[in-house]
Amino acid sequence: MDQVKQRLKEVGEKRANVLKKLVREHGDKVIQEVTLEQVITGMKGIVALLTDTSKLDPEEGIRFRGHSIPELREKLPKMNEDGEPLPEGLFYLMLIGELPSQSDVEFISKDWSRRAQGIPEHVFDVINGLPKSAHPMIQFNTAILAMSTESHFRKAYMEGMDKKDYWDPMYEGVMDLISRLPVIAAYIYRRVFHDEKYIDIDPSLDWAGNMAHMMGFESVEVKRLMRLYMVLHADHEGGNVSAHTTHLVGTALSNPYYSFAAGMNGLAGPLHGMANQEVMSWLETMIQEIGSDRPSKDQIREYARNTLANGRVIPGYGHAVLRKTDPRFTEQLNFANKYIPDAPLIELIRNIYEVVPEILLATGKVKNPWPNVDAISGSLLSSYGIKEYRIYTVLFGVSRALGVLSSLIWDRIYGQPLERPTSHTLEWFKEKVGFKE
Ligand SMILES: CC(=O)SCCNC(=O)CCNC(=O)[C@H](O)C(C)(C)COP(=O)(O)OP(=O)(O)OC[C@H]1O[C@@H](n2cnc3c(N)ncnc32)[C@H](O)[C@@H]1OP(=O)(O)O
Ligand SMILES: O=C([O-])CC(=O)C(=O)O
Repeated sequence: MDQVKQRLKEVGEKRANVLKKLVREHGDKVIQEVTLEQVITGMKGIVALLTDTSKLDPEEGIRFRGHSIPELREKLPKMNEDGEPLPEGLFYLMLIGELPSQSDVEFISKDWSRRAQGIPEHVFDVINGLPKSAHPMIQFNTAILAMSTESHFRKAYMEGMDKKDYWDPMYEGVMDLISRLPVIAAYIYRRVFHDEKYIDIDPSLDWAGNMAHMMGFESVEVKRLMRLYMVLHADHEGGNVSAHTTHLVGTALSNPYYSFAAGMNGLAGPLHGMANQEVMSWLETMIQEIGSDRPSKDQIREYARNTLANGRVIPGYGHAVLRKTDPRFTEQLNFANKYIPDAPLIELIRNIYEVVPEILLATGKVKNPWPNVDAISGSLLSSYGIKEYRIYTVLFGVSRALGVLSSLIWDRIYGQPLERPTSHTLEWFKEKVGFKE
């Protein structure tokens, strides 16, 4: 058994026993009251999931296994001192619950680059069967489903494996799947935007460095950006659309490919991960309409007000849980201010940040007027030369695999049962609260 799986087995057995005892001894305790409004407005604030990998605080933002993003940038292993933490280390932290050693990270890097070379040919045939004009998320999700022919989990289930051991083939499938996503994403990128001139994996590189390399970017700077991007988008507790969907589908004992593809279909929605692409279209139209790539603050104000007047949302702003600026936005802005302070798109993002929150506040209904992760990620990628913004949600998806698939392994360790909440008709809700029309 490899060193990561061995450690997972040890911590997994302990925590699964604790959960069993907790439910046995306290299963009947009331932990929350729920209002009618909460149910009808997207179940916001309703505690309904067990997720260990990360926790979101409305004011402070995300913490991965208790560590904030600035802490992680100090504590996680890096390639070199002024570089960004390696996503492999964040994966280890989310999966095991402990900070990794350099050797753990090196092990995962090597393991993933070995596993990445095992993608069957039919997966590329399936991608090639789609028109190049199909959105990259269509191609990405189709490829993920096509890879499920390789599922260890499905095979073990069919062979009658004891359910207490399900976590083991789930771990194998997850490691295969994560290792292969950069290859698939880069293949789609080169297919759609670079005349099918594909670039082979470099087994000496780390996971995110390889992603940049296979997309055609060899500079130290883009590799550093890719490591940051892959860390920042990895997880956002259990209730967001991509995480919750992956978990939900997994509770039917669907294999990791089915579960993750389902989550990615949710990420492809414009109110979730696709907002990173929406922001770029919004900026592009702004620049076109105003006729300058350096619009004034007054021009931005007017454009934003028009967006609202047309009944549309301002992409990259607002959040279902956060009530302050997303620290993932701040980290990217700090990165841009440090390395590319004069990039026109970054200047535009800084100006939008100064004027948009007050416009959203003035609506009187937006609960969070501050920017989220998507408000800047595309402008940062674009400023480094990754300008084809239809690929951005795919990059988000590659990163999101780290968190939601670690959680999927834990779902099987905990033996989480089928998720099946209750629904009611409008009549039931009316009667419940004594409503008269
Ligand atoms: C990685 C991520 O998923 S981060 C989020 C990415 N999505 C975006 O950036 C899209 C723009 N933002 C939004 O649409 C929302 O803020 C969401 C989807 C993120 C959160 O939605 P909710 O939790 O329902 O937000 P909230 O409770 O503040 O909504 C209240 C009202 O304000 C509106 N509102 C919220 N954010 C915005 C915005 N950025 N622009 C305009 N209106 C907004 C809502 O549409 C809603 O209007 P309604 O009552 O007429 O339906
Ligand atoms: O938490 C959410 O609902 C959305 C989000 O920011 C993410 O999933 O990264």
